[in-house]
Amino acid sequence: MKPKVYIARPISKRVEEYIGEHCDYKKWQGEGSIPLDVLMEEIKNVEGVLVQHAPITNELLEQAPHLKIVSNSAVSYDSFDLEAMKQYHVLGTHTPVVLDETVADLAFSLMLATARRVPELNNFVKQGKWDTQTKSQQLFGVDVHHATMGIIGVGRIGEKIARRAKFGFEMDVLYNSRTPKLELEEKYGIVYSELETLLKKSDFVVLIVPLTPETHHLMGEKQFKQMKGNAILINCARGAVVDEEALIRALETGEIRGAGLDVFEQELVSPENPLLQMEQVVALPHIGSATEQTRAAMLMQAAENLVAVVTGGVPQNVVKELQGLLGKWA
Ligand SMILES: NC(=O)C1=CN([C@@H]2O[C@H](COP(=O)(O)OP(=O)(O)OC[C@H]3O[C@@H](n4cnc5c(N)ncnc54)[C@H](O)[C@@H]3O)[C@@H](O)[C@H]2O)C=CC1
Ligand SMILES: O=C(O)C(=O)CO
Repeated sequence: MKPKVYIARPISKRVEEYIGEHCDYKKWQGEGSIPLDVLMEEIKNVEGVLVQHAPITNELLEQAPHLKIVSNSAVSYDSFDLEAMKQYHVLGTHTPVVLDETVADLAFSLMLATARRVPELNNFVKQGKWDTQTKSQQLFGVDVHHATMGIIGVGRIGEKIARRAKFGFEMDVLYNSRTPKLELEEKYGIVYSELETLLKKSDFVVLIVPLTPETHHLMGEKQFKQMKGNAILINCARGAVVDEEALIRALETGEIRGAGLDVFEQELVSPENPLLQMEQVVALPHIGSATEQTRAAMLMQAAENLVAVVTGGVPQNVVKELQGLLGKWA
């Protein structure tokens, strides 16, 4: 008999066929994200579940006595209650590496769009406002090339951003991380910097850290005051790495020039959020990894992790905090 699994998000035919070869599966067929009560009901009798960002809580795990693996089709896993997963011996896997280049591209899309005011000026032209009265200064942005970038969190994706910044845009790159990364300094000529110095010197501050208790509201009122008045904040990490109230104040008072945001403290972001009313903010609906190629690769990686565990194999991408459980299932 094949092991039972549940697929809690839409998948391609190819991934579905792959899972079907190895597992007896059921899948979420509704629109949008799966409601949590449905997920809870569906995983009561399965050994594995494939999700994207669904919160994996103690309450949910309590209801799923046969569950061995939660395979997240995402690199981050701030949605996992890691302690509960340890307690219930449930492995958690994620999809690192395959999305690095795509997310780095998006960081640059946001930088360029914010610095050169692309969405704002696109609307300007389409709304017929470009006329003989338009003064060229009205359309000015700021340069990205040769500017100083400060990256907070130089991991897998941060490294790709640094490479683009150094070799593509010839920027000076400062970085902050918990420990200096000498190998990357040598490879890319990037320079370690204390957070305060990085904020004081950077024209673009790029956030690409995981959301943890330590990084929650890493950027708050004090940090915005330390940034240059002409600086732009790019957040491709998680909304809650930024204190959004403080960001709104910093933008309203002109403490910083603008922000390019792929993520928000509350997602889906409310249309009432003041950030969405600001011309100097470029806002995206959490699309860091959302290209056809990358999402296909992430889903296949997530499917492989799922199948590996429920068929007694070794999954490639167990999150580091849960690797101690590997002996139990794999
Ligand atoms: N917007 C989007 O769609 C996406 C967002 N992300 C976000 O990007 C994050 C990073 O992804 P990866 O590069 O794959 O992770 P990673 O684990 O390879 O890198 C994270 C880096 O942040 C550093 N870090 C952790 N805490 C820190 C702190 N307090 N101060 C400074 N540095 C700290 C770590 O040492 C590590 O070098 C993910 O956790 C996720 O939240 C990732 C993919 C897509
Ligand atoms: O992988 C992640 O963490 C995302 O945010 C979506 O790709």
